[in-house]
Amino acid sequence: MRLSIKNISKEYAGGKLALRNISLEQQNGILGLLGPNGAGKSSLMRILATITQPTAGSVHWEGIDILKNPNALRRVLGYLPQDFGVYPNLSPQEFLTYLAAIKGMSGRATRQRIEALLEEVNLTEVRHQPIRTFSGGMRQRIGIAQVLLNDPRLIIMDEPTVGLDPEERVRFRNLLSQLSGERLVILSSHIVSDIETIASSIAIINGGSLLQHNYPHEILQGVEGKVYEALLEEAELKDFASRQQIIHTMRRQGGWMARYLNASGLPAHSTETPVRATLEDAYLWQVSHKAKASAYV
Ligand SMILES: Nc1ncnc2c1ncn2[C@@H]1O[C@H](COP(=O)(O)OP(=O)(O)OP(=O)(O)O)[C@@H](O)[C@H]1O
Repeated sequence: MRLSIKNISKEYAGGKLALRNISLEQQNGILGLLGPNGAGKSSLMRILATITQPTAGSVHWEGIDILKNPNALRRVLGYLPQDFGVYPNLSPQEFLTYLAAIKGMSGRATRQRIEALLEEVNLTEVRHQPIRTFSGGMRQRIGIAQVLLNDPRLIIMDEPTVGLDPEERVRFRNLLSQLSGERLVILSSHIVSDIETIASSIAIINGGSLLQHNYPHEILQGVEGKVYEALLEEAELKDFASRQQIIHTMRRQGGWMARYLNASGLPAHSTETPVRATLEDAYLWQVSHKAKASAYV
């Protein structure tokens, strides 16, 4: 499987530039699209799912230009949009049977497939209940099941973990890990922990631009040895924050524990302690501080 995105830009009516000259290549595996709200993740995914066209650039799937020949990709695509709608009066079983029919699937094998999928997303017990009685997380699980109906080669899921509780998230991650193999899975999130354990590569997007596309360990390497914590007094915090790239702060008795990036080689505070860098540090470094930080790195 091979997806090749070249110089994609998207400008919406009204002049909003949602994507700026994005290029990336991806083969089998799980690509995590990471970026804050409004970064352009959905815009990129809608283009890849052939729902919208870019303003400029090209997308090739297995060497085929999907902007000119979208059906080649649609046949092997499973897509979960962010605003996935379900028919409230249908049960999960009826809904999946209906979608399968639309995709031209029927018969015993399809019934077995639906049964197995309902089991995978933990909806077997409620498979005959109307969807209108379901929580957001349960509806999202139906959305995940419908993506997998036709055993797709390219799976695109826009914020699939929204509404899932911690247990469901783990289950979903396990399901995805089992799925990969001869497939390309693209999923977006603004939550690092949803992606870091399963993604074979991560693309960080902000303001419509691709900041980085790399293996998780390579992204992590960018901040390794630069993350510290220090205990600050209340009165120090404002001045410290103006000088340092703070990742986050936590209240402590009599002050604040600040986690920050320091690439200067000089201690930024008398209580400075090095800590192990995480992918979240690297992500926050990229999306919120890179421009400022690059001035002294
Ligand atoms: N149909 C549209 N018309 C005009 N502007 C749009 C349209 N769709 C998205 N945008 C704008 O394009 C930018 C990128 O939006 P997009 O939905 O792709 O981001 P995102 O990273 O998916 O964010 P979120 O997680 O909040 O959905 C935003 O500023 C958004 O307001």
